Amino acid sequence: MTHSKSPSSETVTASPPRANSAPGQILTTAQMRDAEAALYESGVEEWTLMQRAGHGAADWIARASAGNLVTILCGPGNNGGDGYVAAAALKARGVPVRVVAPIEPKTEQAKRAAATFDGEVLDHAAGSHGAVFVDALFGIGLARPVSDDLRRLLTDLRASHSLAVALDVPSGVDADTGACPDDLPSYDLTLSFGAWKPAHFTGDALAKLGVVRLVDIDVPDCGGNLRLSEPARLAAPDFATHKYRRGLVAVVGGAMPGASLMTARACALAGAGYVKWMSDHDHPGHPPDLVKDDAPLDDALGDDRISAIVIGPGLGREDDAQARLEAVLAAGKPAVLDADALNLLTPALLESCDAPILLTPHEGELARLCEAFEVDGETKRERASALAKATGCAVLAKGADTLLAVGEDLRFFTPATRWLSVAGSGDVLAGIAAARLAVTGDLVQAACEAVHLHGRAARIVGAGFTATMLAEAVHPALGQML
Ligand SMILES: NC(=O)C1=CN([C@@H]2O[C@H](COP(=O)(O)OP(=O)(O)OC[C@H]3O[C@@H](n4cnc5c(N)ncnc54)[C@H](O)[C@@H]3O)[C@@H](O)[C@H]2O)[C@@H](O)CC1
Ligand SMILES: [K+]
Repeated sequence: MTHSKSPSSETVTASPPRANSAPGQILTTAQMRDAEAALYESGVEEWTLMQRAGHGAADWIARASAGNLVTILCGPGNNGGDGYVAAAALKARGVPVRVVAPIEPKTEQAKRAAATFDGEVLDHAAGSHGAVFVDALFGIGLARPVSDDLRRLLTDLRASHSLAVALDVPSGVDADTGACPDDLPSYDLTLSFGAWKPAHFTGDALAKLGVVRLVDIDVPDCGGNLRLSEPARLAAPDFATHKYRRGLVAVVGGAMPGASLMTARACALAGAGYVKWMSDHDHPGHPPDLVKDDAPLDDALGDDRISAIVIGPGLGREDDAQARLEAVLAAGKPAVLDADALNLLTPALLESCDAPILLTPHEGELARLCEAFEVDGETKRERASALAKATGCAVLAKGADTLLAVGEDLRFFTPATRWLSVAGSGDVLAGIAAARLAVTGDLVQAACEAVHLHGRAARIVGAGFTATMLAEAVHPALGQML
C-alpha cells in the first residue's frame, strides 16, 4: 500500500546550529525521562525537542545521502516521530525521501510529526532501495524483543541501501546496557539525541553502531553519575620541577621480569620523572636508563620520594608474590594493581590499606575479584561499580568497552582500536597509569589519561603490533597529547 499524506499546516523550520549543552553527559533511559520531564516543567515543549532532534538528524542524513534517495523506517513512538520530522525536513531541502511505516504513529507527538510529512508513506519495504536507510523504528522506548517480522524488515532495508543511520539507538538495542540481538544489522552512523546513552559505549551493540555522533537538543547537564571521558591535554612539567617532583614510580616485578620491564618502559615514556624497577630477578632486556633496586622490597618501598607504585605484570602467584603485594599495600602509597596482583587480592589484604588504589582488571579478573569480594552484577558496568564500592578502589574494567568505576561514578570511553587486544597490552596500560598517577596524584584523572594515551599509542603504531612496540609508541602519543 502506498498513500500520500495531505500536507499539514505545521511549519517545519530549520534549527540554527547548536553548541552542545553537556557534551560528555551519558543518561540512562530513566535519567533521560527525568531530564525531559524537568524540561517540560520549565516550559519547553515536547514538540520543540522533537523538532530539534529531527532537524539535527536531517542535517546528517542530507550530507550522507548527497541528494540521493533516503528511506526512513518510522515506528509508533517518538523515535518514529523524530523520523517523520527528519523526513519532512529532508523533503523541504529537496532530498528525495520516503517513509516506511509498518506501525501507525501512536504518541501525540509522533502523530503530529507524521502529519508534517506530505511525501510517500509505505507500510511495507518491498522494492525499497536507495542511498540511505534511516532506522527510526524504536529508540529508548524499546519495551520487548523486536519481532521476527520487524527484524527481517530492518535487515532487508539495511541490505538494500548503501548506508544505514540509526536514530538514537538501533532498533532492538537496550539503551541502558547495549544488549542487542545477534542478528542486529550493522549501521554506519548512530545519532544520539540530547545525551549519550550507555549503549553508545558499552555492550554488544558497540560492534554495530558505526560512527556515533551527538545531536544536541538542549538537554542541560543533569549532574548525573555517568560521563564520557574525552581526551584532555596533558600538563607538561612545570618550570621549577625536577625528576622526583615529576614523579618517582616504583615498578614492582616478580617471577617473570620481562612483563614488569615492559611496564617500566611504558611508565618512563608516559611522563614519569624517575622509574625504579624493584626486581630480584635480572633480565637480558634490562635497558641502561632504567634504575634497578634489588634491596629487600620493604626497604626499597620505604623511599619517601616514591609517589606511585605499580605491581602485577609478571608477578606470579607464589608465596613470594603474595608477600610483595602485601609490601606494596603496606607502603601506603597510591598504587596500580594489575594482572597477578588482582588474582591475589582479597578483602583481608585490602583491610588496612587506605591509600588510593587503581585496579585494572580485564573481564576474567573482574569476575574473579567480584567473587573474592562477594559482589555481582548483570552487566560489566554493574560488576565494576559493585567492586568499586566493595573495595573503595577505582576500578578500570578493561576490554572493548573499557569503563572506570569510582564510588557511584562511571566514566566511559570511545572504543580504541581492536589491535590493542594483544598479549602485554595490559602491562603497558598499567605502566602508563602508574606514571600518570605519579604525575597527577589523582586516580580518576590518571586512569582516564592512561586509557587515552594507550589508545593513542595504539593508533600511532598501527596494525598487528606487539606490546613492546606499543610501549615505545607511548612516547609519540605523549607528545601528541601535550
Ligand atoms: N521525549 C524526548 O525528550 C525526546 C525523545 N526523542 C525520541 O523519542 C524516543 C523515545 O520515544 P518513545 O518513548 O515514544 O519510545 P520509542 O519511540 O522508542 O518506542 C516506543 C513505542 O514502541 C513500542 N514498542 C516498544 N518496543 C517494541 C517492540 N519490541 N515491538 C513493537 N513495538 C514496540 C511501544 O509500545 C511504543 O509505542 C527517543 O529514543 C528519541 O528518539 C526525541 O524526539 C528527542 C526528545
Ligand atoms: K532507532
